[in-house]
Amino acid sequence: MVVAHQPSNEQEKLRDIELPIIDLMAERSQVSKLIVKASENLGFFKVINHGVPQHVIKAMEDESYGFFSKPASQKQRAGPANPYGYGCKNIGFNGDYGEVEYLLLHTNPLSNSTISNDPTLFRCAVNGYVEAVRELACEILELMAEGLGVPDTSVLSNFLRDSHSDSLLRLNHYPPLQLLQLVNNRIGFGEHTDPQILTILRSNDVPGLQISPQDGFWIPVSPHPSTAFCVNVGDALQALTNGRFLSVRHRAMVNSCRRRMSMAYFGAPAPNARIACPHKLLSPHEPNLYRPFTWDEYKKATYSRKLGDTRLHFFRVQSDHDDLTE
Ligand SMILES: C=C1C[C@]23C[C@@]1(O)CC[C@H]2[C@@]12CC[C@H](O)[C@@](C)(C(=O)O1)[C@H]2[C@@H]3C(=O)O
Ligand SMILES: O=C(O)CCC(=O)C(=O)O
Ligand SMILES: [Fe+2]
Repeated sequence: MVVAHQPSNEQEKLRDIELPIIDLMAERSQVSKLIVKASENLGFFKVINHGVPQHVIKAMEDESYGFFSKPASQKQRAGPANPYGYGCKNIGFNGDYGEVEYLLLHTNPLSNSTISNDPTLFRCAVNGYVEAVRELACEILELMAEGLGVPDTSVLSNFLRDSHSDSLLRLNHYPPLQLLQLVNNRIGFGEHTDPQILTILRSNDVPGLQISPQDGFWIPVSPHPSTAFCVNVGDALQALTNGRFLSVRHRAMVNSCRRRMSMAYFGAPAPNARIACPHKLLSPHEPNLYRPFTWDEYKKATYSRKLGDTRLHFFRVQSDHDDLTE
């Protein structure tokens, strides 16, 4: 007799969740509804038929593999990551540590702390990739604004199109670990939320990304379909939507004998940009949850804290309810 599997507890139910896969070539109003729903529910979704040419992705992946395959001494010449450049195991400035090496690049202008046998080729690959994923991020932000019914549908994408936008590109490499090391430390990139507006992530076919929509529960995100990009809402977008969209905690595990490589574009505002929810999304019943702040202010608050700290919390408008519960 075949018995249908009934999740026995909340954790099992969560484990079964798959991220929505949204086809960007489908009918526009349907796409925008699906994107809004996913951003409200999990803060994470995947997109296919996204318009980023395969050769542009491949060129960036080749350069990334090429960089991480170099001897440590050569990679270190592109470091330390303060804040841009090559970093190994140390993340940020506040004692965070993970089984990862990475290259963090500012996209505007492209930071030049890179090493490559052919710097021009490297720069071309990064510029081509960043341009294409920025366009994708802007398209998604416009679909979000449409779905939310905001009158100016470029109000979100304009942050990324600003010539002073503080967007970043991060290349992460999680080398394979020995079995014994895996038992002790499987964390590649510890739990955190992304501080920016929108993250466009792509990885090779090695799993590792997990998301935590509820404290204590972790859902693995499969790296398939291989043509997809994984998209997630950042803290700034949670504030811009007055908490309607969720910036969800995630982490990357080292869980395989194979190396994992991921490439994350973090779409961010310009330092002096003001992050405030559009009036259309506020009402007497849904007053502002966050006080307006500049991206510079938020970034400083973020970078002075540990990876796993909750930062948005400090920008909340104090309510009578908070006074009673905190
Ligand atoms: C410990 C830290 C590393 C980080 C800056 C921070 O102080 C807290 C946020 C971290 C994070 C997470 C998402 C991105 O990977 C990142 C580049 C970002 O903007 O915020 C990193 C920062 C970093 O690695 O420098
Ligand atoms: O490598 C991954 O899949 C996630 C990396 C990540 O969350 C980040 O770089 O902020
Ligand atoms: Fe992240």
